Amino acid sequence: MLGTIAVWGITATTVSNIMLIRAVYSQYIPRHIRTQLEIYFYKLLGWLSFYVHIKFNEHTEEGLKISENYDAIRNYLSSNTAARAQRLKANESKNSKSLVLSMDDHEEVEDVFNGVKVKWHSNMNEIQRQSNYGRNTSYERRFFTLTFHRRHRGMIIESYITHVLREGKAIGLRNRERKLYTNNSSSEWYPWRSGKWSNVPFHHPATFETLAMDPEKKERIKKDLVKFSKGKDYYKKVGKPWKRGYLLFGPPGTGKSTMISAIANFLDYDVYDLELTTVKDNSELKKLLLDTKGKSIIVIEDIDCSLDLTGQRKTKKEEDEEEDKEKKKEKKKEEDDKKSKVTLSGLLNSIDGLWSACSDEKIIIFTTNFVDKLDPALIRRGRMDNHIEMSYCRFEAFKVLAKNYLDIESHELYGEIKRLLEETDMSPADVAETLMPKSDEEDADVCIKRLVKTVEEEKEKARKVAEEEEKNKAEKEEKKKEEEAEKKKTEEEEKKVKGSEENGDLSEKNGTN
Ligand SMILES: Nc1ncnc2c1ncn2[C@@H]1O[C@H](COP(=O)(O)OP(=O)(O)OP(=O)(O)O)[C@@H](O)[C@H]1O
Repeated sequence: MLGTIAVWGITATTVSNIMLIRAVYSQYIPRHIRTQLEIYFYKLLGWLSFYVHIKFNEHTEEGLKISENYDAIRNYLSSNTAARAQRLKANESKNSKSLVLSMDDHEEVEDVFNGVKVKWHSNMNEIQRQSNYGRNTSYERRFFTLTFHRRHRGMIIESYITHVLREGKAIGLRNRERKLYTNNSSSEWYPWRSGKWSNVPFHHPATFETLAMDPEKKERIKKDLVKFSKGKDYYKKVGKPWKRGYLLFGPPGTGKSTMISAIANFLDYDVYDLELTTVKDNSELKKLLLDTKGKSIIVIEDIDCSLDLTGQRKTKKEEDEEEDKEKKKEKKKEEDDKKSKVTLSGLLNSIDGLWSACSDEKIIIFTTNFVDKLDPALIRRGRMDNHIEMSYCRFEAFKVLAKNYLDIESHELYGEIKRLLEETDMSPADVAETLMPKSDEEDADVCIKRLVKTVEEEKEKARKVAEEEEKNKAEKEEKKKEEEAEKKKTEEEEKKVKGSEENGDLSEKNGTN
C-alpha cells in the first residue's frame, strides 16, 4: 500500500515537473528559437530512428480542396486493410454510390507489399484558432502517416506509393456515383454560377441491350468503345490524345439521346450535357470544356440548332474584328441581352484545345437531325472519328423493342410486321409508343395488332404524301415546259419582227440609192 502511494507520489511529481518545464519553455523561449530547437530535435530523432514516416494531408496546400491522394489512400486502405482495423468509420459520401468503411481516427493497420511490411496510421489533430472577431474556433485536420524501415525507402517511394495511389483511384472510380452535369445559364441574380457546371446523379436506365438497332451495328459500336476505353497505351504509342468523337445523326426519335445514355452506362462514364445556346462566348466555352473530368462524355445535342453553321468559317482576324464591333455594339445594348456569342471557329478551337490539354479519357458526342447542314470542318475525322447513323425502325430493331416492352420473342404477325417495316419509315420512338400497353387489360397480342394497324396507316399516309409530291412535281414540270415554250415563241416572234425591220431598212436604203 505504502509502495503504491510512493509510486503515485513520484509520478505526480514527474508530471508536474514536466508541465512546469513545458510552461517555462513556451513562455520564456522566443518562438523562432523554439522552432529551430524543434527542427533539430526531429532531425536527431530521424538520425536515431530506423523508420521513415511520410505524411499525406487530407487537404491540399491551398487548404480548400480534399487532396486526391488522400482520397485514393483512404479508398485503398478501406478495401485492402480496413477489414483488419479494430475501429472503422462509415463515410457517407455524396460522391459514392454505397457506404464506404474506412479506418477510424488514430487507428493503425499493416500492409505487405513485395514481402515488405509497412504501417498506415490515420491521424486527427484538433486545431484551435482565433477568428478576426476574437471568437475561438476549432477544426479537425486529418492525415495518414506511412511508416516503413529506411532500408526499403527506394522501393516504397518508387513502387509502393504509386501502387497505392493507382489502386485507390481505380476503387474511387468504381465506387463513385455517376453524374449528369449541365452548364448553368448566365443569370442576373446568380452571376457567379454562370459558366460553371451543376450536377445531379445520373440514373438513366438505357443500355445497349435495350437499344433498338441493327445488332451488327450495335456490336461494332460496342467494340469501338471497348477498344477506346482500353487504349491508353495505344493512343500514347501513336501520339494521339486519348479522346474519341462520335457524331450521331438521324431523324427525330431514332434514339440518339438514348444511345448516349447507353454509352455512358456501358463505359461507366459521367455525362456533361453542354447547352451551347446558354454559353456566353468562346472563352466561357473553352473554360467549361477544360473544367470537365476524365472518364466522361461531353454531349452537344442538336448541334445544327445551337450554332450558325451555314456561314463560312472566319479567319482569326475577321473574328477579332467582329468581336471588337460586337463589344462596341454591346455597350449600347441593354444588359439583359443574353444571346450566345459562341462561333463555329470558337467551338472548333475549344475542342482542339480540350483535346490537347487533357491526358485522361474523354468522349465528345454531337447529335443532329440534319447532318448535311454541318460544316465539314466540324465533323471531319479526328474531331468526329465515328459517324453513326440512327435510322428508322426496321425488323431487327423492332424485335428488341417487342422484347423490352412486351417480353415476347415471336408472334404470328412478325412476318407481316417485317414486310411493313421494310416499306415504311417509322421511328423507334413511335414504334415503342405503339407497343407500350396502355392498360392492364392490354396484352402482347393487342399491342402487336395495334402496331400492324399503325404501320399500315403510316404506310398509307406516306403513299398519299408521295403521290401528292409526285403530282406537284409533274405539275411543276408541266408549268416549266409551258413557260419554256412560251419563252421560245416570244423569242421567235421578236426575231421575226427584227428580221422584217432589217429588211425594211435595207429596201429603204436601196430605194434611196
Ligand atoms: N433506338 C431506340 N431504342 C430504344 N428506344 C428508343 C430508340 N429510339 C427511340 N427510343 C425511345 O424513344 C424515346 C425518344 O428517343 P430519343 O430521345 O433517344 O431520340 P432522339 O433521336 O434523341 O430524338 P431527337 O432527335 O428528337 O432528340 C426514348 O425515350 C426511347 O424510349
